[in-house]
Amino acid sequence: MTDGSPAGTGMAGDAAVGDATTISTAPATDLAIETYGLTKRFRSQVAVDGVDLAVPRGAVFGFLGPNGSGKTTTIRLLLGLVAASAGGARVLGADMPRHVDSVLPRVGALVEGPAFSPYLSGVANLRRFDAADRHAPHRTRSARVDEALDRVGLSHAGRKKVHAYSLGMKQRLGIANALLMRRELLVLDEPTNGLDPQGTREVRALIRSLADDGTTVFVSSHLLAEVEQVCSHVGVMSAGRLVAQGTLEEFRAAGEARVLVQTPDAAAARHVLARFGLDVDGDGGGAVVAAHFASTDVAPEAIVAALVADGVRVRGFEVERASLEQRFVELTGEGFDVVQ
Ligand SMILES: Nc1ncnc2c1ncn2[C@@H]1O[C@H](COP(=O)(O)OP(=O)(O)OP(=O)(O)O)[C@@H](O)[C@H]1O
Repeated sequence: MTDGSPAGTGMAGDAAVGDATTISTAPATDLAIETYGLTKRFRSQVAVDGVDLAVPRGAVFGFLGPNGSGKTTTIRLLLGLVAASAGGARVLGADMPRHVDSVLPRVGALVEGPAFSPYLSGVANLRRFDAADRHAPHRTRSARVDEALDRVGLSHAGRKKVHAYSLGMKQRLGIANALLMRRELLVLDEPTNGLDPQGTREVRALIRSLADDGTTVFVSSHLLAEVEQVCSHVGVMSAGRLVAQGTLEEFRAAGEARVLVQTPDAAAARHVLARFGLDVDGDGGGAVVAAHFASTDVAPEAIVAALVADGVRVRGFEVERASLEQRFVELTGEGFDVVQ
């Protein structure tokens, strides 16, 4: 349960709307991104509302939320592209935007796609971006550009003009641009938006390989499958608020669940389940007793042990968890695109 501290410990089982849970058991310095009460208002509209993010170093953090929930604005705040109305952010251990000059060279970002010149080749575009980076030595430019193209699997198309690139290739070129210099953190805003399934797969694979190299990746998405397939951690935004965050596993486990016990000793089983604070269905004498988890702190194995200890003959035992999609709907009140 949230302890009010952005670097707080423990994932809550009962992650509730408006009460974001925190994940990391690590000290604050092991967080790649940390925000506290981060808020952005545009006139009367609150786009980001008191967000406390905790992104551990090395994580692939899926920043999930329906359209308009405040993901892009949060990313812009993290990168110092807009100023916060209240609260603050630390990126790679330094306050933003105060330390923007020393932090940004360590961060690769893909936000709203870089403006590539369509009539220049991929290589020429990357050289131009690299030349604009005063931290990038001229001497090693060619090698850097070649390596970044290789990294995203575009070496073969480096000499092609960008207008001839597919959307997926453009997106990968954008990521190559973010990778020109060695980065500790990559921030990608909807990197698979508008891509066909093949382009989506390519970008996902790239994210995975970057993560394997130890780069922290913060990736926003409104696609559930995307997050499920590449992310180690999840944060869910809804109407400007961070309504939950945790590891993917914790996130799954925090959803609604129920146990089904198959037994000829229904009354005794009901009694044991009630002792665990579970909400037991009905009071009939059926062979299957169903009970809802009131708290995720209850371990299924402890229930089985207690049933057996009380002499209940357990013929079947099952824990049914809500799907990730149900969990998101629970949290945001909205459905998600589940395609791809
Ligand atoms: N510059 C701005 N001026 C006024 N309102 C803005 C501005 N930028 C964002 N907003 C509003 O803030 C809210 C959050 O927008 P944001 O783009 O951060 O959401 P998002 O989750 O990234 O959505 P999407 O997935 O559609 O990009 C929206 O209602 C949006 O209209």
